Amino acid sequence: MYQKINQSLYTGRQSNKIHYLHEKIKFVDLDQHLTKSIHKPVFSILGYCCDEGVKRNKGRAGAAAAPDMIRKMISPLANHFPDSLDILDFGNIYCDNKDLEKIQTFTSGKIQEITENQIFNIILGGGHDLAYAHFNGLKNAFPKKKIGIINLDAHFDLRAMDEQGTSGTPFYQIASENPENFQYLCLGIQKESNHKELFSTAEKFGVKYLYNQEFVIQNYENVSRLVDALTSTVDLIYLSIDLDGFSSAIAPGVSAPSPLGFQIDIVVKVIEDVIKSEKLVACDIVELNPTYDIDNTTARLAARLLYKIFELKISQIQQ
Ligand SMILES: N=CN[C@@H](CCC(=O)O)C(=O)O
Ligand SMILES: [Mn+2]
Ligand SMILES: [Mn+2]
Repeated sequence: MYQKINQSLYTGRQSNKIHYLHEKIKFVDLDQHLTKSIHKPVFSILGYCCDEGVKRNKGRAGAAAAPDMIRKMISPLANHFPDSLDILDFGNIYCDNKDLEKIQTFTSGKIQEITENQIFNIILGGGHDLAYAHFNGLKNAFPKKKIGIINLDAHFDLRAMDEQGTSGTPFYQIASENPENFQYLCLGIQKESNHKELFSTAEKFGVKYLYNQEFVIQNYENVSRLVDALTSTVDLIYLSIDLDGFSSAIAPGVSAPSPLGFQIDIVVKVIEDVIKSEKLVACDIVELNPTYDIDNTTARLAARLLYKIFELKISQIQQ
């Protein structure tokens, strides 16, 4: 189910001066006891190579290949990160035998372990079923903390779970299992992509949301007010970025593209605000589907967002 990273994914110019991220990133076996490998502040990535949730949700398969494609796009980026900080790649978790529940439980355990080691980790999906695993890992790592969720997405992903979880059910699962502690803000909701019952479910669970046409830079003041309202009432924030919420002109490589999706500028502003709150403990970027990508546009976007988040978090640590 777990594999250490294949180093050949990371290629690019050789500077011998660590000018590029493929020269900076270190590969760590997640099966080793983590604290042995860690001597400095650490940021890391972990791949969730699973599209079983997307398949169960009747979507287009392919997200399992996303983490390695994002790594390829991270690889040649210029390294401006300090030597005093390590960036680790913990490798990939794979979904064997269509057993989504097993991979989610395994992933939660690994997230808990990474988080308890004070590592700031970004998980690369995979389908959005990752969110259920991610939240549970955080909940176990911080049992006494109130964890708020900010999801940038075209979809609520609040589909009722009939028998099995899918990529469309993660926040319903979280809400049902944590009725007293469900703080969920969803930005970029598209009316055309969420049926009426999903809006009723959102209301029932007290979900706060903005439509795609409201999630624009011209409306930044209101966006920022909603983000602040959430961050000020919780202890910690888990940020989930579903690439299918972006305009399909920007992010074509997803299972469910959004011609009227959001733009990059407002997403960057939200990332800045969330990091400024000093409560961001976890982040994932999900739903890339390399099969439908065009010149790796969506994978490159994922890589740049990851870079931006690391950069902002690091400058906060250094202040
Ligand atoms: N994680 C994605 N969830 C969406 C997919 C929509 C679609 O496939 O059209 C959802 O279930 O609503
Ligand atoms: Mn989603
Ligand atoms: Mn979505």
